Order: sequence, then C-alpha cells, then structure tokens
Amino acid sequence: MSCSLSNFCVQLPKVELHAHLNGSLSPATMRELVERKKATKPELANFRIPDSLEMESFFPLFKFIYQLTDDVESVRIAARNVIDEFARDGVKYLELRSTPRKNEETGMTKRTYLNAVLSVIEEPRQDIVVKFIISIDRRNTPEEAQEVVDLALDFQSRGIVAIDLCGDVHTGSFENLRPAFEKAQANGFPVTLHFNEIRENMVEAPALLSICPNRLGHATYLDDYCRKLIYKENIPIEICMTSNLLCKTVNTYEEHHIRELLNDKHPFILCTDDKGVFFSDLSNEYKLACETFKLTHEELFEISLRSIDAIFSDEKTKNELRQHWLAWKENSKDF
Ligand SMILES: CNc1ncnc2c1ncn2[C@@H]1O[C@H](COP(=O)(O)O)[C@@H](O)[C@H]1O
Ligand SMILES: [Zn+2]
Repeated sequence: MSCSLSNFCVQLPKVELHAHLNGSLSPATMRELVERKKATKPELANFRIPDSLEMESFFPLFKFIYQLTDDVESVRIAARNVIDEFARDGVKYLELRSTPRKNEETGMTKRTYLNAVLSVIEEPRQDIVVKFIISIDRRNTPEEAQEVVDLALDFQSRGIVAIDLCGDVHTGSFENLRPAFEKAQANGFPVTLHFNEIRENMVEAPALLSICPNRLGHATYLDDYCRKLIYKENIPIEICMTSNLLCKTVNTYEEHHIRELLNDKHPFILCTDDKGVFFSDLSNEYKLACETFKLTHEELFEISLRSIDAIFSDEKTKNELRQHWLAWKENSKDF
C-alpha cells in the first residue's frame, strides 16, 4: 500500500507554491556546489544538515548554505537542479522564491543574483512551468526592502509574479517593511506573507492582514480574529507539514492545523518550504497528508486540482493546468 501510495503521489500532477531556493538544495546539489568551492573553502566539505532542528538552529544553517551559492554560476546551478528535481517529482507548475543577495568577494550583486535565477527560469522546458516570487527578508531595512521592490519592477516582465515576506521569525518588524509591500501592491504585485509561524508572531498579525495579502504561509497559530478574517477573505494557506514538525512549531502530524482547514473546507496548498533542509519533496508531503488524515486518491487529486486556483498566474494558465490535471485523471488507473 505504502509503496503504491508513494508512486501515486509522484505521478499526481502538482503545483508547488512555497519553495525557498536556498532551502531546496538536494544533498547531490550541495555536493556539486561544495566541489566547486573546494579550492577556496575546503571546510565546507564537512557541513551536514542536522537531523534535529529547532527554529533557533534553523536560520543559522543558511550561513553555510549561502557560502555554496555566493557566485552567479553556483546560483544558476542551484536553480537549475532544484527545478529539475521538482519536475521529476511530478510538479507541473512551480513558483520558486528567493531573496536577492550580494557577495563582495565574487562580485555578485542582488541584480546579477536575480538575473541568474531568472535566466534559468527562462530556459525552455516541456515538463514544468516556472515562475518566481521575490522575497523580502524580515531583517531587511526599509531601504533594502524598497530595493527588492525596485528590482521586482525592473525585472517584472521576466516571470516575477509576487512578493514574499520571509526570514527569521524572531527578528525584524513588519511595520518597517510595510511601505515596500504597499509600493509593490500599488504596482500590481500580489503578496504572500509568512504568517504566525510561531506564537510570538501573533501580535503583528493584524498589521500583516491589514495589507490584504493574497496568500499566507503556514498560519500555524490562528486566534478567532485571524481565522474569521482569513476565512471571510478566503485567503489560501500554504501548508508545509514536514517543515512545521521539524522546526517543532507543531507537535505531531495528527495535531497539524491543516486538520481545521480540511474540516472547514478552507483553501490550502501542500508545499515543501525547504525540501533540501527537511529532506522531503512535494510527493512526500502529499503522502504525509494522505496517511495522517486518511484521504482517498480522489481527495488528494481534488487538493492538488484546487491548488491551481491559488497560483499567481492568469486564468489562461490556470485553465491549461486544469485541463492537464483532468486529462491525467482520465488516463489514470488509480481511482
Ligand atoms: C522554515 N520556515 C521559514 N520561515 C521563514 N523564512 C524561511 C523559512 N524557510 C526558509 N526561509 C527563508 O528562506 C531563505 C532561504 O532561501 P533564499 O535564500 O531566499 O533562496 C532563508 O534564509 C529564510 O530567510
Ligand atoms: Zn517558508
């Protein structure tokens, strides 16, 4: 049963809407990038992703990972491998997200970083449609956040579909970054926000909701106020079960807040967050949801099909994806 379920979850066409580029590097990609750096940074070869994480130990991991992607060619390799891996896992539409970063030693600028990722996204592919979400980090100053939005405007025609708020949940304040998000919205960009990933974030929830985000990441802790508003506005929630369990923001899969969303029929999208750091690809997230909540193949298909409603692309793209999904189901013997 479990083997055929794994296979079904890979074959099932899926959209991935919450994947951080640098958190998505597979062990093979990390090895490839370590190899490129071995002359200048041999110590990187000793780096391992730990089995056990906490929110406190999660964000510092990127100090190491960022040394692997500190030049534009490494960024290109990382992006290409991550896209290929999602495609092999049955992802047909991917919104990859990343925070533009500079490095003085290699001469990489935020602009050349972004250009590197977008140039890979633009490479022709038959099996997957790829778009890009540009991330503002909670640690950014208001000026840095504005710079991200200005970059988004400069590169808008090259597949940037939205702006994200991410980064260390214990730092920064949304109020500082609000003007940048408002400028992005004034220029037509939809917004997705990491939201109430830890309990301490709940104090700023009304501020985040006040800008009318188009999607929310995690939304782990919801008080009555938040739940009512999110349900009323029908804001889809990006759900990352493995990420939440490994970062210990939920205790068990059975207690995961997706249960309430399933009961209340509120739209959600199964996503990976950081498939490299958490060793879980999207088909595994579908398998986990299926096993935890005793879902049928039909229900898994419906979850995947309904996720298309939440993508940041036009109706034509949505309809093409829906046709593909329905044609796949017609030909599948697994229902
Ligand atoms: C586990 N939950 C999470 N919560 C908040 N932010 C997260 C995250 N997982 C990843 N990131 C954000 O994504 C960056 C890495 O990808 P990019 O360099 O942008 O491609 C991390 O540095 C962090 O800011
Ligand atoms: Zn995330």
